[in-house]
Amino acid sequence: MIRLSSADPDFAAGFDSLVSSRAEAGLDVSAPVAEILAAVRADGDEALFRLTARFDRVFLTPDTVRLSAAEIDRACATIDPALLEALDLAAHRIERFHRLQMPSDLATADEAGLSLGMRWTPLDAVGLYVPGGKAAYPSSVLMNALPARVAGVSRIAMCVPTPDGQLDPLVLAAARRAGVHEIYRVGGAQAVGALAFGTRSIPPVDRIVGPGNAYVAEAKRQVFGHVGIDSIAGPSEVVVLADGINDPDHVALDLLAQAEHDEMAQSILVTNDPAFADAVTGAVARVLPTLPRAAIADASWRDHGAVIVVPDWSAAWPLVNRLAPEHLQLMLADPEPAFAAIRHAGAIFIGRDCPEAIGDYVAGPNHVLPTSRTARFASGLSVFDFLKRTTWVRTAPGAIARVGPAAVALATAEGLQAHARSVAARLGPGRNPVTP
Ligand SMILES: NC(=O)c1ccc[n+]([C@@H]2O[C@H](COP(=O)([O-])OP(=O)(O)OC[C@H]3O[C@@H](n4cnc5c(N)ncnc54)[C@H](O)[C@@H]3O)[C@@H](O)[C@H]2O)c1
Ligand SMILES: N[C@H](CO)Cc1c[nH]c[nH+]1
Ligand SMILES: [Zn+2]
Repeated sequence: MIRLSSADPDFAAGFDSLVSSRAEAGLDVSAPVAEILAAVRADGDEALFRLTARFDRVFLTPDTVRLSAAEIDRACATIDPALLEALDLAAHRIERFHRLQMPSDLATADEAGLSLGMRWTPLDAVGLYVPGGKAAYPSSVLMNALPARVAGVSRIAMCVPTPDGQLDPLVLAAARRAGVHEIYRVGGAQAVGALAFGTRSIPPVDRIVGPGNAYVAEAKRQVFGHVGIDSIAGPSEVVVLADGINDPDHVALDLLAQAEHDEMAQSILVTNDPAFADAVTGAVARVLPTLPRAAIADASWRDHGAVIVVPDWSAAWPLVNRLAPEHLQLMLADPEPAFAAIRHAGAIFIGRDCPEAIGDYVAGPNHVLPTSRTARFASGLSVFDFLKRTTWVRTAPGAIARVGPAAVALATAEGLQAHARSVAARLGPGRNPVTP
């Protein structure tokens, strides 16, 4: 963990290196991923099953690659009803929030006699990648599938790896609750390839969404263009802005909630109170060893954690805007100036009792958010990832005569005579300025 004070003369250099360390790090797996994708594209199921046997130690056939309704029933029956209730509460809240995001079509008629509009339609088929290599994420199933369902996607296919045949039943319950239509027990780059190119067992989709490890992220990058993808989610991040009135243990837990995700996760405290900074770092040291994922959280806090002391809050806003964190917590007596001034963050949590973890599960907005400073230009997953826009134009009789001559002039200036004549031909006798 590094500690910086914005009053120090070498602060700018220390902060710059904190910002630049967020550029996407990690393994270059482009060559093996290209090989996997080429194999799946050429050999379909045969390559998909061979690679699944190699990486997940699961031996599939066309009859077993897709989970049957009976298998899903059996798995769901093993789940504690209280847990199913929690899942249902989360699903209900996430679904309700995403319903509110649904945009309206636009239609207008102008003075020239043209009607203009834009309509939203859902994608036909989407593929959800649900990670399953090292941990299970039922909450991510809800966050990926519910916006697709709310948007009206007709076919939602999900791929999840089952290393050594293991699959968390709650992942299946979440998929069922969220309205996933097909579940395939395959993962990694080979699953992304199957969704993108299609195999005999897995029909292709139009867009692939969902987080995953370096192989999954690289595969999504490489199939982009053939299919659409959402953003590439990197390691988790949180910036907590907290004044000295907060409970240091609460802030320590908020920092560690991010750190326990991944050795590469980043948790940053920004405070105006040096004594509070000491109290939080002490609390982190005390709480950390009590966590089951202490080794991961410790590596994250040690290598990527930071505490920044600012002389006054207004000095913090530009720093946070440069960090553009995935998550931002505002634990301040008056959070409004920060809320107004900080524009680059994937999701903002306002209040002393509004931890980011509430947003991971039950608040309602999506937890798939831009990381690695991409909140400068990107947004979290939403219904918009599953919708597309089509604009339309309708001309009333005579309308083309009002705007057509300008189109003819511009087309002629561009040297595109067929364009000019296609408009001019409709302008009527005596109003056709283009000589055939
Ligand atoms: N941002 C979010 O919302 C969010 C949510 C959940 C998880 N995540 C992240 O997703 C990631 C999940 O990673 P994971 O590994 O647990 O599961 P994963 O499902 O992404 O990856 C497992 C697959 O990786 C492939 N693989 C593993 N080693 C390979 C190798 N050497 N060569 C080729 N392929 C190989 C295998 O096919 C395996 O099935 C984590 O980094 C986690 O933090 C992010
Ligand atoms: N915080 C993660 C996204 O950065 C999402 C998640 C899933 N489960 C718990 N948390
Ligand atoms: Zn989380």
